[in-house]
Amino acid sequence: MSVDLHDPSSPAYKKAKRQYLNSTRNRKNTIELDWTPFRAAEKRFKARFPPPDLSDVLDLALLDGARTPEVQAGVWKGSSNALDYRELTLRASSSNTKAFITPRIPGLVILPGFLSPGKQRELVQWSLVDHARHPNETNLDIHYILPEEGLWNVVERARGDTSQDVYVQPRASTSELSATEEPSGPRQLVNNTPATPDNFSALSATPKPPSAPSTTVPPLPASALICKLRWANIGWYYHWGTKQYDFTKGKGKIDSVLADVCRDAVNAVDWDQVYGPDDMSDWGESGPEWKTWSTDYEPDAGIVNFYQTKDTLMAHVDRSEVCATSPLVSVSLGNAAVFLIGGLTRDTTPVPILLRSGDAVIMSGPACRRAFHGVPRILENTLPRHLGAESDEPEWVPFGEYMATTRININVRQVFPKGFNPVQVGG
Ligand SMILES: O=C(O)CCC(=O)C(=O)O
Ligand SMILES: [Fe+2]
Repeated sequence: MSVDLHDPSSPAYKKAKRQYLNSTRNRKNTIELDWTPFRAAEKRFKARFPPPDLSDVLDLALLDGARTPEVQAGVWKGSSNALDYRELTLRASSSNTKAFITPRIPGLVILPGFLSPGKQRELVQWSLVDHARHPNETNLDIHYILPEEGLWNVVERARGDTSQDVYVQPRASTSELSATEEPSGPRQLVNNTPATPDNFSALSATPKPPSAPSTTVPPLPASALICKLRWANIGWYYHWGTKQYDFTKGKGKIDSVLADVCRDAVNAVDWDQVYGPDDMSDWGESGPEWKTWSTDYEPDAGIVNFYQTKDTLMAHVDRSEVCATSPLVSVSLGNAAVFLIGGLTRDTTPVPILLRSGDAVIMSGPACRRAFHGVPRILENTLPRHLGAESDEPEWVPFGEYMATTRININVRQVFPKGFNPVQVGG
């Protein structure tokens, strides 16, 4: 379908154009004047018709000949010189990893193709089979009583035998009075106070009541509910209502498979080259922490995001972490996406970057960790072959089918700065 949408003579293009003209007939053109530069960029990449032009989107996969088939198989393509960037010399010279920085966003490091196809498969499987299940919280736990063995595992069992598909029941009975209902759609925007070591005790003490389960969601077969999986929590529990971590629930385990990927990414980078002598960043009291990241970086929280091709993630800043500077490692799997990253407000025009399966991004330092960013577009039909259902390995087929319309992002943070003891401060 998206192939046709790039061809103005195709029936699909003409149909999309008619639908677009109908739906925008009464729209005022003046709205655009109110948009911040970030909002304008989001609108541009979200547009279904005409499909957005990606010629100013940085697409570093184009520098790697080995990825040409992957790029050509999907119709979406950015440009390798859309932005001023510099390649770093890496510390771990054994791998074929490359890393790039751009003066536009100090502290941002892009590692295109950081994960091998095998590692990508392993992380997709880990996300669905091992991670998106009890005791890790998912978006579905708020409203549904999920099977103990994990939703994906029930769906997989029912594939060969539909009698094994179970109806998952809502948490609230439909007769209960509706409390505050969570609106549908992607993640909600809550304006939260940025966490700091000084306000840690006060933020920890704010009540974090559980979200009210919806009283209107119907029971659904596991096989239908799996399409509504949007996120699964990693490590320290995150309370979406207040956008703060809930330390009273203790620390969830962070799997070594994932922690190792994050440490490898952070350790591959020679941070001296990222924060050279010209670094103007305000590192606060703790000073230039990057000097010790290779030994003391410790991922302890995060989220696995599951995007279906029409999902978006609005501009936001991840500011719930007490440590506002340590590296946040973000890994992309499956369909590609346009990632936008700008500055400390939405008034900075963001830089668009095309993230493909296997790419890793590190957001680090005071400027980048507090920069607005978001994902306005998942680029449909960009699943690389090695993740597709046309696989020689029958065990991969269910994953390949799910991934056909999915992008997974694993987003890992370090909540506390080095030497900060939450128990002492909080207790
Ligand atoms: O999906 C992505 O690439 C970014 C996700 C993100 O920004 C987040 O989870 O906070
Ligand atoms: Fe984020």
